Amino acid sequence: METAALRAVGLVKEYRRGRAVDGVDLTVRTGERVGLLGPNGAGKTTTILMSLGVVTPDAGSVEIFGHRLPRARPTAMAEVGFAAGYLPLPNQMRVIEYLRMFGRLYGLRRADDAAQAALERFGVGHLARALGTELSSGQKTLVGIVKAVLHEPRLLVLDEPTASLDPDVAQRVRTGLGDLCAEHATALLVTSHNMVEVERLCERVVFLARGRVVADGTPSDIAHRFGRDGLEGVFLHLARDEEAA
Ligand SMILES: Nc1ncnc2c1ncn2[C@@H]1O[C@H](COP(=O)(O)OP(=O)(O)OP(=O)(O)O)[C@@H](O)[C@H]1O
Repeated sequence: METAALRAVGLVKEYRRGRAVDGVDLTVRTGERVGLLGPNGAGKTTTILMSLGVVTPDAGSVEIFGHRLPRARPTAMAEVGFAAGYLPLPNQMRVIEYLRMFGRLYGLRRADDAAQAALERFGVGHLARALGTELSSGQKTLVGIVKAVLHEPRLLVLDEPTASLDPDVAQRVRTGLGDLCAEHATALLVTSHNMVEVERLCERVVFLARGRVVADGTPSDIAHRFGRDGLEGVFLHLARDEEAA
């Protein structure tokens, strides 16, 4: 079997108030760009956090480039970049210091150069000397994305990367991500509530609803299967199904 960037099989997570994830299989092939979609509370973040070994699954298995979690997590994570709006940045560090710290953790010899290049790629080179306290929420999001791509990971996992960004910046981030993935054949797993974004960035989408995979395919195949014009229509259909359940 081909070694996938991510292969999660039969993931289950039970919380006090119910089953957040209920037997999810999720594969991202090397160099493939996959969108993970679904209504609020569908289990996307929990699936991502289990895939990264941050949350321990009650059942199921995860491999990243063939490295099985949790045992091989340190080796696996060297290949992964992760960013999410909910990850905090230190207030009292300058952006360049923060990125340098991660660059060194990743063993980059020219951490500052890599950090500056990644900041420029996402249009925020001017923020290098800013303190965490001096950043807007959108700027913090951008620095988080820069941190995630610094070491040119082979798998990039982004949980709602453009949620706090204005439409112009969000578009630049999409372009930056698309270019980066194309240049380095980076695999991408991204959650978003922006269907246009997912249609532009992803070759394949996986829809979750109530902790289960309810559709998996190319955006156009899925739209066709549900008899809709695009992913937005599929999303609304699934979300309303959810409300009725
Ligand atoms: N740490 C936790 N403890 C208890 N319940 C949790 C925890 N994390 C998530 N849940 C519950 O698990 C379910 C799935 O949550 P999750 O955050 O994975 O959904 P999501 O699809 O990412 O939603 P959103 O689009 O709103 O971010 C929700 O019902 C949520 O209340």
